[in-house]
Amino acid sequence: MTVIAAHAGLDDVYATVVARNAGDDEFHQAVHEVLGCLQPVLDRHPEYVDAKIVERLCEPERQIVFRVPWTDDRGRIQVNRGMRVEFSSALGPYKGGLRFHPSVDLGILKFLGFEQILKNALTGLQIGAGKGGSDFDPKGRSDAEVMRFCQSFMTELYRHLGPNTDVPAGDIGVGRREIGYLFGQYKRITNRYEAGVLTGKAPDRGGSVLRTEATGYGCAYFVQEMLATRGDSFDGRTVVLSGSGNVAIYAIEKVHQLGGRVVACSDSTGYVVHEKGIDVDLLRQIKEIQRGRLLDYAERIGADATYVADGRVWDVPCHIALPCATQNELDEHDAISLVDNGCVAVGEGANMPSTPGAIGVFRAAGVAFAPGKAANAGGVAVSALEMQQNAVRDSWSIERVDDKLRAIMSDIHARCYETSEDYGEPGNYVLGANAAGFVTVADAMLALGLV
Ligand SMILES: NC(=O)c1ccc[n+]([C@@H]2O[C@H](COP(=O)([O-])OP(=O)(O)OC[C@H]3O[C@@H](n4cnc5c(N)ncnc54)[C@H](O)[C@@H]3O)[C@@H](O)[C@H]2O)c1
Repeated sequence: MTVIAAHAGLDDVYATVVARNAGDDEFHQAVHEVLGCLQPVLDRHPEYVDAKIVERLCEPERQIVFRVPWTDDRGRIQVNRGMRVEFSSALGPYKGGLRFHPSVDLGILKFLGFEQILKNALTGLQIGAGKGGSDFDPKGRSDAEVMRFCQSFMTELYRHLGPNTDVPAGDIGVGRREIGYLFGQYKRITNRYEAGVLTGKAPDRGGSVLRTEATGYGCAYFVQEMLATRGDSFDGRTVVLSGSGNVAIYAIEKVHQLGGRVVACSDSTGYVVHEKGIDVDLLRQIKEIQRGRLLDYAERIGADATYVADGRVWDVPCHIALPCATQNELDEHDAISLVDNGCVAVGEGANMPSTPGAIGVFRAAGVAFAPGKAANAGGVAVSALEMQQNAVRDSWSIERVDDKLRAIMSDIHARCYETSEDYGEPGNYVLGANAAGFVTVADAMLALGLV
């Protein structure tokens, strides 16, 4: 049987993705990276080629686009666009966050949903993949406006959700407050208290302890494992990270617990350097409670902290870098600056924060590099643990969830490392994560037949 010849070839699959999704640059980038790792996997598994697994994986199962009308505090009508890309349900209900940010469009959500397929597969838990959100900008909006927006958003989206169908969580611009409003409206419309329909809820209202911390903590755990393969650790090391949101704050907290010192972090307006180590309690208060800026942090610290407007946080010398803000925020130039300043390890807390050029620089310089789909999987993993707790109406202790999170991150690290070895490139975590995640989903798709 001429299985390989019958296959269009990965280049042709990629060309189809580009043609079908014109202008969706981030989606093209994410697909390109994954397909770039798959040839040796397909060589070993001609059955995947025959079943057109790659072609099927690159096309979302369903895409939902809807109007979100709402009224602002001055009584004016506003109209946003809501979206949900239900990418793959081969391993379980669609699972992935909601992002509220002006840059959100279908292309961004396809990239995030596609990454989510392999990430969720790596956790070893029964979760499919999706991603959603809106071009709504929560910045500067009152609580009441955010609530009205969330209620209108859910009034349309609820019909596509369910604890066994599609279970969103938070992402940029969507935290516990938004999840609370979204869940309240779902409950009201459906007349069902289905806690498992959303994750990231407050622990006293059906949420899991440590869900808020999970992505940042998990990223630090993964990097700790990666450093250990090189006889290194966080202990006494200088760390620089980007962002100062959910992922960044808890990555800082865990790095400090593991003996490292985070000396700089950023937001969309600039970065702050605090050589004694970022004061995570103050940062949390400014960002989570006051919803303020990093400039406020620098002003509160005084002479020990320096605020740099519009600069590149990657110019600050460090041993370990953790990009935790957004996609393509660390480019080739930044990577060169990091390497020149002695950086030896990079762990992606955000999704696809490093450009392909930057990853090339890291690989050439022998920097240990942990891609986001492996290093930031702790968030979705604890979301799946939240679903488990909701299913049996139970709440686990911090110790129990933390033990499970550590074990999951350690397993993901081991799977990525062993897979990279298996394919002859030990320590290439990009290859390891893509190949290991892909095989898990591909086997499930084969077992389920052509659906
Ligand atoms: N929240 C989760 O559980 C989770 C899980 C996995 C991955 N992620 C990814 O982590 C990243 C951050 O998500 P989050 O939940 O922390 O969001 P968040 O909204 O809490 O924080 C985002 C942070 O990034 C900063 N930022 C945005 N654009 C920036 C830019 N261009 N330069 C510098 N800083 C910038 C913002 O000021 C903010 O501090 C995203 O890529 C997200 O997809 C989040």
